[in-house]
Order: sequence, then C-alpha cells, then structure tokens
Amino acid sequence: MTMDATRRRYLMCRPTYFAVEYAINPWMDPSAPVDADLAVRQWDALRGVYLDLGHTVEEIDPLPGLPDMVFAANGATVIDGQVLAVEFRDPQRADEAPAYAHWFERAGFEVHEAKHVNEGEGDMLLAGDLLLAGTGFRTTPAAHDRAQEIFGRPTVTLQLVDPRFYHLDTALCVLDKDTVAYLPEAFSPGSQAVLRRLFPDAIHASAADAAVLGLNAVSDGRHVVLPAQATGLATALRDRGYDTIGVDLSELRKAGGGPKCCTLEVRS
Ligand SMILES: NC(=[NH2+])NCCC[C@H](N)C(=O)O
Repeated sequence: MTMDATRRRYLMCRPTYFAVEYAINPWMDPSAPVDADLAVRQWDALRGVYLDLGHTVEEIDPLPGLPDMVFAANGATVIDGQVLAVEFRDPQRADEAPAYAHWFERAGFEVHEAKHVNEGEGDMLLAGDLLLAGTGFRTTPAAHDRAQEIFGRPTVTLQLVDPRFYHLDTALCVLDKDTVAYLPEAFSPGSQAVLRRLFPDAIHASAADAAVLGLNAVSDGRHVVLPAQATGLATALRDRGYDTIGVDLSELRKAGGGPKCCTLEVRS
C-alpha cells in the first residue's frame, strides 16, 4: 500500500506564557515544577518538524494570563473554510475563544459562533467525510448537532469515560481518511461498538501508549508525529506503513497536552 501525504495548513500558538497554574484535568498539578523555557524549545521542535515535512505553519499571538493558549487545537474547528468558534467549559480558558475567533476573522474566514460548550478540534476530528465528536467531559452533544449543521458532515457522537482522556484527541487519532488509532477503554461500551463498526481495521493503542498521550498525534496521511515515549504505538504505525516522527513534549504534557493539542488544522 502506498501512503500519500497531503500538505497541511496548521495554526499554532507559541507557549510564551505557558504554565500550570490551575488544574482542569488530571494531568495538571500546579505544585509540580514546569520548565517554561524547555516548553518553548520543545514546541519549536514540533513546529520545525511540520516545516520540514512541507506543511504551512501560521502563528497566533499568545496572550499573557492564558497559559493553556498553546493548545491551539482547542481554538476552533475548521472545515471547507468554515470556522466553528469555541466556548470553553472552564472560565480559566474563556478568553482564548475570542482571540482565536478574531484571528480567523482577520484571516478572512467566516466564523460561526459556538453557542454551546465546544472545545474545537480537541473534541472534533474529521475522518474522511465523518466528523467524530467527543463528549463526556468538555464539548456537549448540542455542539455536535451544531457542527453537523455548520459543516454538513455526518457527525458521530462518541462518549468519553476516562477523565485522563478528557478530549477526543487524547483517546483517538485520525491517521488517514479511513484509518484511526484509539484506546478502546477510553470510550463507553456503545461508543466502542460504533468505533468497531466504522473502523474495523483500526489500531488499538495500549494503555501504556495512551498514558504518555501517544494518541495525541498528528498525521498528514503518511507521516505521523507523535510523542516519542509512545514506542509501542510507533511500532504498530510503522507496521501499517506509516512513517513515524517522535517528538518530546514532556513539559506541555504536564498540562495534559501533546502534539495534536498544539496543532489546529486549517482546512481552507
Ligand atoms: N486538544 C487538547 N487535548 N488540548 C489540551 C488542553 C489542555 C488544557 N490544560 C485543558 O485542560 O484544557
């Protein structure tokens, strides 16, 4: 099988003001040390990987007082040039929503208001023609209905059940238009059955790989950028013909984020 990479357009936010100052997921411990300079270097390396792969990376200006703004995936969902804005569950992240919406307005996109709690591509992943939409911790099912209305893509609600995997992109990775990798036990029994039906050939990740946020990976259809610590998943991906690129985002993981969280795909 030949795997075809397609050029992607990504939006990222430099972690200039990154810190772990509050805890809104089980990964975050405000009393544990974070090396903010190392976080910036690790993020720069991730950006460099995308540029080396030939992708376009645009940047939104980070804002002081918004330590999680580096997680650009939560800034919007963008399909066919249509932007669905976000609304965060937690007040600590609320001001990120207008910052991302304004970025897209200034870039000439049509921006649709969120109307419901919706944490962007953290919980909404396009897999071929399907929009996979997570709920249970952050994004609400009402936001899934709105996404289906805005994007006109069949939207599949998936119920997340493990608080460590609080966003869909921590439990499932889209590899190409018909292949995903996921951690079955992060989903309710019914959602596991839906995933088996839709993706009978999916890669099932191990608990160990998920526990280093291995599924928080970014694929261009051929190259998969994933946390370097997810060695079992990397082997499984290579066995399927993908090229894997391991990156170390140890500091950002202390906030519960990995490569995908730092990366918003802009589908024009
Ligand atoms: N797309 C993601 N999974 N982003 C990670 C967000 C991490 C952030 N600390 C939060 O809890 O909201």
